[in-house]
Amino acid sequence: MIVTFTANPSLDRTVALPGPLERGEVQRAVSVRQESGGKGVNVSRALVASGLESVAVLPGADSDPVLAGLRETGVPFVSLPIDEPLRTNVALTEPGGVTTKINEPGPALDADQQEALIKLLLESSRGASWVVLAGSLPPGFPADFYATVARRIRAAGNGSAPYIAVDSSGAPLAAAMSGDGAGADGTATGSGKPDLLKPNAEELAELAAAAGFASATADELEADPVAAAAAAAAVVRSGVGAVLATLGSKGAVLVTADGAWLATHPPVAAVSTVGAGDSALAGYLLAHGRGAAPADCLRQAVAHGAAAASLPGSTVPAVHQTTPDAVTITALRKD
Ligand SMILES: Nc1ncnc2c1ncn2[C@@H]1O[C@H](COP(=O)(O)OP(=O)(O)O)[C@@H](O)[C@H]1O
Ligand SMILES: O=P(O)(O)OC[C@H]1O[C@](O)(COP(=O)(O)O)[C@@H](O)[C@@H]1O
Repeated sequence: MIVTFTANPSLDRTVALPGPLERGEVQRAVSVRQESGGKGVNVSRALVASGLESVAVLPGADSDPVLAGLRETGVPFVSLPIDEPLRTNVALTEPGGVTTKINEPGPALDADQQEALIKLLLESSRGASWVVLAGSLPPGFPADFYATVARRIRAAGNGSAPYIAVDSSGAPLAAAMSGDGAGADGTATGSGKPDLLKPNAEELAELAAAAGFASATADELEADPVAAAAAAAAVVRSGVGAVLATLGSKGAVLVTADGAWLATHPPVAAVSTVGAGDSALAGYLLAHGRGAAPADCLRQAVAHGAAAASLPGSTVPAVHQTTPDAVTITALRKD
């Protein structure tokens, strides 16, 4: 069973535009879709769509539309009731798939609510194979929240803790990489370093800089998978188990302690890239759960990502909608 944790879920509204986005002008939408979202929520949605067992842990009032959406689509969840409504994130898609996302900060949660969420996650993740800590942190959260949660999951697991994956951005992502967070008793014991990080090109550039790797821009990393693998290798050398770096239409690289690989998919007609990264992570976990070798986990990640990009809104694909056989894998040097 794979447990996902989304501290800052969202109602994703995807507005399809008839042409390129025109700043400062009035444009009429062609269509609007609304889905329950947030990074961990999307990973759970994608896993459940393929028949896997997953539970999403998140805050939210019982009547919140995000929870209602999960109920409607049959995605199991455990929620911490809060008074404030969850946020709404808007994505504007242009013909051709160019996607502009506007993400709200989300409702602030105080220290008691943060602790209650951690307790809910610890209870829910007993016996899980993976715990996915994903997305931005709402206002009021310390940047080292994910590192703290990772330490506490491992402390509660008594040596048989689940693997931990993190997909975030900015300060929470950098702190997750360093693994420095408080343990259950407030002291920094045990490792908070994740088994898997899933940055996109921008996040990889931030991580590589924080790991002391020669600076590279997101565009440079996206255009050059060898440079992306070298940057990801610097992150792995810092003690992270593996890095799955997604590079938009250029595919993704996976770097572990044992090797580095690039996966590419033939071009797809992109419709909306919202949820493509989350679907890629779900594809990786799905293959990992089947006991696939690292390169084949990467293959399924890119197959899932490409399928998600070709679907509208934040629709996540089921495995039968993906084309892993179309993915090309190339072994890379990682140093
Ligand atoms: N325009 C696109 N065409 C084809 N595949 C895409 C496109 N955008 C994203 N993908 C797929 O989705 C994955 C994740 O996309 P990416 O943009 O890197 O992540 P994120 O959504 O986290 O920013 C990529 O590795 C790729 O497989
Ligand atoms: O928590 P953040 O970083 O604001 O991101 C949340 C947004 O990202 C998504 O999870 C989509 O993420 P990806 O496009 O990276 O897969 C949306 O569902 C959600 O609106």
